[in-house]
Amino acid sequence: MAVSYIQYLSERQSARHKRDSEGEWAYASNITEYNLKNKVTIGTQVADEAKQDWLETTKYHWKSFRNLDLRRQFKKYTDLGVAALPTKKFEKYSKTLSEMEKIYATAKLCDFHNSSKCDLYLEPEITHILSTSRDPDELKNVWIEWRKAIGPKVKDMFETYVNLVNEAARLNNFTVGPKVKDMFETEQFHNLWEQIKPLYLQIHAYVRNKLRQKYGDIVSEKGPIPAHLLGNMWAQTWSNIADISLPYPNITSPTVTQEMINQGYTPLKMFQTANDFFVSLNLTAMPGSFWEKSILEKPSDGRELICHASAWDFFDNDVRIKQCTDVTEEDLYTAHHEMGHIEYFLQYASQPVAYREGANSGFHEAVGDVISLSVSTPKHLQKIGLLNQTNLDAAALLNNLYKTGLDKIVFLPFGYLMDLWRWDVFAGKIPKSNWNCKWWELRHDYQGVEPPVDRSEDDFDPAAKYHIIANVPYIRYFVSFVIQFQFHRALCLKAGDYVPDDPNKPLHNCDIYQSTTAGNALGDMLQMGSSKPWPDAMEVLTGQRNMDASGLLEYFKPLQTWLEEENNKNGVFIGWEPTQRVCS
Ligand SMILES: C=C(C[SeH])C(=O)N1CCC[C@H]1C(=O)O
Ligand SMILES: [Zn+2]
Repeated sequence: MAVSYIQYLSERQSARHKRDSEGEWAYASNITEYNLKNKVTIGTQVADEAKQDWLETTKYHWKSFRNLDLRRQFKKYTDLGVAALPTKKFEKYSKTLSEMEKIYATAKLCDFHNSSKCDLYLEPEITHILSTSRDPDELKNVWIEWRKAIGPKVKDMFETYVNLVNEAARLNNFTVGPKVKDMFETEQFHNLWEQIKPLYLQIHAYVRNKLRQKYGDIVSEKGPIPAHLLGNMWAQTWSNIADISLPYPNITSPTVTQEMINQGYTPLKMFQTANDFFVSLNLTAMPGSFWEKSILEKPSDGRELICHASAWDFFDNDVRIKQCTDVTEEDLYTAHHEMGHIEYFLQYASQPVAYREGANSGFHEAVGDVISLSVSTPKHLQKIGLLNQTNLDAAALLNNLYKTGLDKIVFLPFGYLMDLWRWDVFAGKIPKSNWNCKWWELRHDYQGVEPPVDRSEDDFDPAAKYHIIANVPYIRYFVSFVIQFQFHRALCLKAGDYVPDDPNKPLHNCDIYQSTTAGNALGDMLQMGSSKPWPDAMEVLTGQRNMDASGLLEYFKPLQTWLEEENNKNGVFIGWEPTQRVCS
């Protein structure tokens, strides 16, 4: 009875998921009024059908089932999420979210050097300016104008969205909106951050000193770093300013981006390169549908679309990526990141529908990044012809490790504070009247960055980040940036390209390319989907049952030693004093 019911439910859920995904895809890949209405109509119908099924599902006393697997599947279906909202309120939720995404996706800025040219989108134009401009006035202008174009317009909509998400949470018997339902205890995050913070303080101090040398007094000696100078719209990763801060600046070789351009790389070739890596591990190649239906570069037909990179599982072996890919090293790693999602979809495709998801959401974000940890090594880049540097000596390796640290170490406080802010907003601990200044308090306390100009509650700077206006949880990335090093270490041991305490086989120079031993071990974990609690999945690959920072700290140990010596030698102030900026 219950077994046949869950089979029936899985089939209905699978058909609903496919219909809903098609509606979402049509809107995300072409923002028109018709596609918006179509998306909301389908989404509301799907939510109503899910509510109907939920009423039937909750009639089963699944909590008393002896069959643990059956109990686990039933449990997955008892949380309706926002579909728990009454039809009209769900419709309001869907429209509000779609409208915020449209404002974000269609925002355009005027060129700092040509005020009549006002067709600069976030991707690729504004992103390119943030990563390549070294003009602090231009960077400040773009930073301010982007926030002006989004925040004030969506602030009230965001309030509507928060209230509806909280109402849905109560209907699902949660106290407030999206709590992390991935079996994490939030104090785990605090403990992980405390372990990593000393390393972050070192790289933060080093970078501030380098920026001060380049830009002078607009970068204070002991204060937070102005956020517009860090190579990224949200200051979440700083590898775009590696060139002005490398430990050994005299080791010059064309950047990977320049090599890609010189060699005529296209977005398609970038994804073929990623596909080749997965296939080399004996994992599954992208199916025909992927190459037919994905959107791998920004369409040139004038349509407006949501450019933020995403991976989609329509079931029935129909998997797609939508990415407005730029020919850059950063986007090459994003291509691997997104293909990691697709590979996970393919690996757990034979699981029951309830288990066709990551062991936890951090796992899903980690797969592609684990591959990028191999791809980004100098020896791999040389192997695929994107680094023609002959000497891969210790200095070159340290430069590369530093650049990786500007992404991975730097990201962690941002990856943590995003949901610290959001969870407190949902819990009502941060009232709307304090949304923006609390955001900057967290940005100061965790990241040691500050805005380039004073801010106020007339601004709404969190909305400058896609995930806030698109209801995408973020702690998943913090988890991913920790566990990907545990996965990488386990895979490198299996591949034999890392030997603990062997200076010739350090973890940060490991490349698992073509290791079917490593690939099979990774596949074994991915095939589990969420059929077991995530510690079981982690144990299958790493032998560990907990998230811990030991992999990350071991990977960056040579960099931490160098930074401590360098900062000490230069008498650099570690940490940051209170900001002089005002938020009122
Ligand atoms: C690439 C994606 C799509 Se899942 C993404 O949103 N990421 C990847 C790293 C962190 C986060 C971001 O861009 O903020
Ligand atoms: Zn992702």
